Amino acid sequence: MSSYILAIDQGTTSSRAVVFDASCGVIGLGQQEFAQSFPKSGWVEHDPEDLWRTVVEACRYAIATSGLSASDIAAIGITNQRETTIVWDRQSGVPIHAAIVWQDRRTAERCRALNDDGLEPMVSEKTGLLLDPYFSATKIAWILDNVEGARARAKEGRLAFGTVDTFLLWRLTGGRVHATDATNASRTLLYDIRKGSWDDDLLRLFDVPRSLLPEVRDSAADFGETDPDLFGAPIAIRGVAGDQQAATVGQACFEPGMIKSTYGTGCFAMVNTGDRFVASQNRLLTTIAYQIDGRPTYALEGSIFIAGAVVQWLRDGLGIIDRSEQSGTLAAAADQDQGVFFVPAFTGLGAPWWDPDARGAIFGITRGTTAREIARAALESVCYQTVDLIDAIAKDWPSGAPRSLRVDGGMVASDWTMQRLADLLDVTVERPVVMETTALGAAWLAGYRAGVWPGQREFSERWRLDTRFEPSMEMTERLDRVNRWREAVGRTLTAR
Ligand SMILES: Nc1ncnc2c1ncn2[C@@H]1O[C@H](COP(=O)(O)OP(=O)(O)O)[C@@H](O)[C@H]1O
Ligand SMILES: O=P(O)(O)OC[C@H](O)CO
Repeated sequence: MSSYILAIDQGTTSSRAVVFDASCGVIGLGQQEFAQSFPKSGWVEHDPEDLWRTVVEACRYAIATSGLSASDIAAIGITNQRETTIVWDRQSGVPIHAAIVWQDRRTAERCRALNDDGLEPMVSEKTGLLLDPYFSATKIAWILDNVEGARARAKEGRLAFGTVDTFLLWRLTGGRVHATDATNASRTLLYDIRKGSWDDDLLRLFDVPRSLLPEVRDSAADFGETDPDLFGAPIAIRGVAGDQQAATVGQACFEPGMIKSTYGTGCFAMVNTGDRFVASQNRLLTTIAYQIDGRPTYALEGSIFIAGAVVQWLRDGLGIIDRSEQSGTLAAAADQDQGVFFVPAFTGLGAPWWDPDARGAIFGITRGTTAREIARAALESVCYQTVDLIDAIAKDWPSGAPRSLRVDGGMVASDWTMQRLADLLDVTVERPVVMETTALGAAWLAGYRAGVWPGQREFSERWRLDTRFEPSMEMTERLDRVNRWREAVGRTLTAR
């Protein structure tokens, strides 16, 4: 049997498909961006048909550029933007509403009401999450309550819910498989991550009928095979994981205490906590990192909503750069002495603040402030937000602050940002050779399940360093800057 694996990485801004060979080398790559829709303040939607179309096109392109045909590929691994919610008609496979994206805040009021009723401790105890519009449950209920006739159709069992992995699985298998994996289930607010099952109390609380839900499988498991018409031959799907979890696997963070941080649209830091459910005292999330052979491995996660998205805003909103990579050049030319601080709370603030109503602000602008200082403050905001996450992780996790941080995601291409990150964190930042870490993690899950890729230890030994960024900022300067960042955040938070 061949050992080529096709990984599908359906992200927030683009769909990618990567063909890996047995030594984890990339031999084929396809990528397609798609439209983002912001219908109201704090709302973010995708067209599910765009997600589907771009995935299929990216896969076809990746297979073609690899020089292989579908029958040469041993298995597919799927990884996806998490929490994003799609509800579709089981008969036609057609979504009844746009995908409500993880960043979307339209259910903030509902979450606040549940919070005011004192329900967060119960919800956190079961799910490891918080009552925030980020997660899927209130998004599902919103669709059922706002699409005419949807509740009745749901009651009759005619509708299906899925996060993006589930929707893609449904489409790829021609409607034969309605399933997800434990990592994606763990982001819905409906799944008890200690018991490993959908929870009736939570289903009642969020008013979501059980008939909508997919079956939950391991992350390395059999998920059916693709419709032969799609790629010319059926391909078995053997791995599924949320993208942050897949990056944790792709960075080979298999040991408790190992930590990675991914910089895509948002930034997500995850520390492996082994078989322990560690309840955060610092408003981090407890989640499933991966589930193999029926055994969940847990993680603590810090989630921030805006990382690379701030660079997109410099490009598409302000128009001060044409391409993302110009942000680092601008920042490097900025006046170091201007104390400009940018809190990019475009869709509220995530960990550790969890303020869905906060909106972005830039502080310290003077007549001398130019696009350079704004770009610098934008890139630095991603570093400061990581400082807040790592501080919270260090308080929750017994071994304290990490000495090094493995990074990945589109934004880590920026050397300027990575050096600044090392400086402001006072931690060594390690960027791997394989930057397609998320896809690699999904590929490993599928390849391992298919029996054509090695086990965890051998896979870990293949991790290779590209660049190490060593911290070089004086402690007094670092603490002063972090304090000023926190003042800026304090002025952005809404009083509740
Ligand atoms: N050289 C760069 N400097 C700064 N940001 C970058 C650079 N290259 C890409 N990015 C940012 O990385 C993000 C894309 O990363 P990716 O991991 O593909 O995200 P996602 O999975 O969320 O779609 C974009 O928001 C983009 O602005
Ligand atoms: O698509 P990304 O890489 O921005 O990741 C999105 C996260 O999965 C949201 O939880």
